[in-house]
Amino acid sequence: MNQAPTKITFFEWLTPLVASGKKTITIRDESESHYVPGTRVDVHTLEKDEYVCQIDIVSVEKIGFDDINEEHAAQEFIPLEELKPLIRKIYPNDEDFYVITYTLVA
Ligand SMILES: CC(=O)Nc1cc[nH]c(=O)n1
Repeated sequence: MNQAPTKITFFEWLTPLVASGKKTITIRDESESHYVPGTRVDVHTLEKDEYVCQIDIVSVEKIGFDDINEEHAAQEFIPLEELKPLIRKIYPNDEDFYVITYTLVA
């Protein structure tokens, strides 16, 4: 049986939003859809693998690119007009995504 992931990486520029609790979701592709609700994961920077904080996974929900909306933008703490181009830049060939909702571990 597969073990639940225990680590997730974010671009370094996003980590202050994660560590402050302002950003409460992350939108990932299928390769990162296997996080398990109810588990705790360590947050590291993608660039240098530096530890940032811990988050508790709340839910993982499939979504289409066209369904990304203002509510997601608010949860990302990123304006929608910046969020959708960012997702498209990271994942130029994907239409299906996974909204990973989490809470910051105090
Ligand atoms: C490495 C990284 O930060 N990846 C992503 C991709 C989408 N959203 C996000 O918050 N972080």
